[in-house]
Amino acid sequence: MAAALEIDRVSKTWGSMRAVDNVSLRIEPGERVALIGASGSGKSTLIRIASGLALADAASGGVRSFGVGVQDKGRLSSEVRRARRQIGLVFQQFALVGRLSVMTNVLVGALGRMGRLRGTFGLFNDDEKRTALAALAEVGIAQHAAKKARELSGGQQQRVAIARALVQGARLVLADEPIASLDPKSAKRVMDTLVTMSRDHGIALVVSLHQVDYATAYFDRVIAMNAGRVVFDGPSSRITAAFLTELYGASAEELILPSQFAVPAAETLAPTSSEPVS
Ligand SMILES: Nc1ncnc2c1ncn2[C@@H]1O[C@H](COP(=O)(O)OP(=O)(O)OP(=O)(O)O)[C@@H](O)[C@H]1O
Repeated sequence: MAAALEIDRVSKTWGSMRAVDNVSLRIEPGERVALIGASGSGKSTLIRIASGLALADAASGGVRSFGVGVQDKGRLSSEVRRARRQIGLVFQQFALVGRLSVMTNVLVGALGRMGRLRGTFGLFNDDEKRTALAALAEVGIAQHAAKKARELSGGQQQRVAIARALVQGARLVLADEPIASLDPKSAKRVMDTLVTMSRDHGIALVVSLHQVDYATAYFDRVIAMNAGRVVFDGPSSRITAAFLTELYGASAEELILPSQFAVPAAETLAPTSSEPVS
């Protein structure tokens, strides 16, 4: 079976700076992976390359998602639109249209499947509206559907972005530091929502995180980056404070919270839903 994400010998250079340095990795369908690393280690750049938002260097190999090309040798693939349709994105800065309703922001996820005319005028049909409401209910904010997106808290806005990925019918969600701007309670709620979404719908999930304690609490597999390279790819059980210090030296401090991996794990996950929304 084709990988949810296959990155093959990808590098990205800005001037003399190698932001991503010959990275190869494979994420299986339905797999959940944390991408950790100190600030500037290349996590965001790798996620942007994986989704086709940034081009890798011409000397790179390629990126494919479920067998569909995203980019190859520093050029977007001719099938990138099809690849993007199955990749949902969640960013640190929410990336919603604040003046539009929560419902409309979620319906944006359906645009990729709509004809040009209906899409241009935002003429969503009843089926699409029902799907959007079901997705909002699933992430626990259906009661806010009519509010403007900017009226929601950061954590709620992040859950709107997750609902949008559900409506999109994403098979792979890439979340770039989705909890970096949130207080601990909202951060935990967003992580619960992401993991529940992935588990209930079989969606592969890659989440970049500064906070290693969240990585070990929520993920079985961790990929660690340092200076653009993958320095570890393996079970999260190996990620201890001592191991991080071995990997990162003094900059490990940035990744280790005083809580020392104390985030409560699976038993506090949100209740599961057996009803796929798309
Ligand atoms: N558009 C850009 N132009 C020039 N340099 C860039 C650009 N984007 C990123 N970089 C550099 O590439 C390196 C990797 O940055 P990147 O944002 O991918 O790291 P990160 O691990 O996501 O960091 P953070 O956790 O702070 O978001 C950094 O040194 C950064 O300054």
